[in-house]
Amino acid sequence: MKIFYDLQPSAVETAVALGTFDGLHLGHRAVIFQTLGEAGLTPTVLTFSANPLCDLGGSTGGELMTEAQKVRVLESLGVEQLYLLRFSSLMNLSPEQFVDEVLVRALHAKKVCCGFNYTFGAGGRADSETLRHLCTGRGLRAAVAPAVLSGGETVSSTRIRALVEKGEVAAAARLLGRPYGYLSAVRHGRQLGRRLGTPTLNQEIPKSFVLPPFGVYVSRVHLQGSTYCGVTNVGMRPTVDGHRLTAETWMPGYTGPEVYGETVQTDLLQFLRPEQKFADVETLGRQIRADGKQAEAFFARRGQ
Ligand SMILES: Cc1cc2nc3c(=O)[nH]c(=O)nc-3n(C[C@H](O)[C@H](O)[C@H](O)COP(=O)(O)O)c2cc1C
Ligand SMILES: Nc1ncnc2c1ncn2[C@@H]1O[C@H](COP(=O)(O)OP(=O)(O)OP(=O)(O)O)[C@@H](O)[C@H]1O
Repeated sequence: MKIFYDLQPSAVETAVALGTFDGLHLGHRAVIFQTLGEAGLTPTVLTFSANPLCDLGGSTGGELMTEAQKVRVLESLGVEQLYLLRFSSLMNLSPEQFVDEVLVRALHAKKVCCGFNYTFGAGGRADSETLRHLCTGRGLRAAVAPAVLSGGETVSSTRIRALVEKGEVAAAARLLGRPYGYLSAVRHGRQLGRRLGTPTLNQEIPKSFVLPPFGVYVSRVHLQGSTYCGVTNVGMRPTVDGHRLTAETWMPGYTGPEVYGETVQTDLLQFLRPEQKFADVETLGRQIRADGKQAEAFFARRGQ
């Protein structure tokens, strides 16, 4: 996938999907799918390198994916070009300027795709119907995806962030179309896990992320081309006086060499229990093994 960090003209004609796309959830996918399979048009996504709310001085309260994850998922969906722009570079354009200068002149768009609730142009004053009108007037096709719902409510990044914050990672996964997870380097720990017989992968959850409640989760680890059943503690490790938020994963069935420095994707599949302060590390060790058994039972039930 070709990535542009500014409005360099596209060398090819495009079908473009528009939006912030944090999480690339089911609603986002419906918009992006409209760019695929159009003869002579290259599937392209125009989005932002930081959430627009951050550029406006606010905060999303945490994001559902990093830029690196977004790139991986977009690539897997079949997107061939990605424009990752600063929101501040577009936010003062009028709706007409956005269509003429960005979509027509730079992106060579022939088809423009967005969702039913898309807004754009200075102050977010234009909506998907205005986009459709401006596009048709210029000979571009416009495709507006109807709302993708789950449980009768619109799927949105905001709704998914709230589920993750409540620890409802399984419900979040249903709306995301994949589990909530993080991609980050494996760091050295204090080797206590190894002494307890439960060596762990220590990872930091990216600082920009929305955080689930501290606790233990069934997880899935993508390591060296395979996936492993894991059990992950997200928290401060009160039993061993930890003072930094870490995510530590024990993979009960993993017998390969130690993993350090590698960048690993860990997905949280199901909340198991809150993090606790145990009387001693032996009791903690027994609990970690019990957590591991629960995780294996979960995987066996899911058939993987
Ligand atoms: C499945 C699992 C559950 C854990 N649960 C707790 C817990 O409830 N309380 C706690 O203080 N630490 C918990 N931990 C963290 C351990 O304290 C930590 O893995 C151990 O100290 C090893 O740290 P090290 O990797 O730095 O050697 C858990 C770790 C795992 C893998
Ligand atoms: N549930 C949905 N169904 C169809 N299209 C959607 C849905 N949610 C978002 N879209 C479309 O996807 C694109 C990206 O939207 P955006 O990133 O604002 O998503 P969002 O989930 O609504 O975010 P937030 O909750 O942070 O406002 C836009 O074109 C938007 O209209």
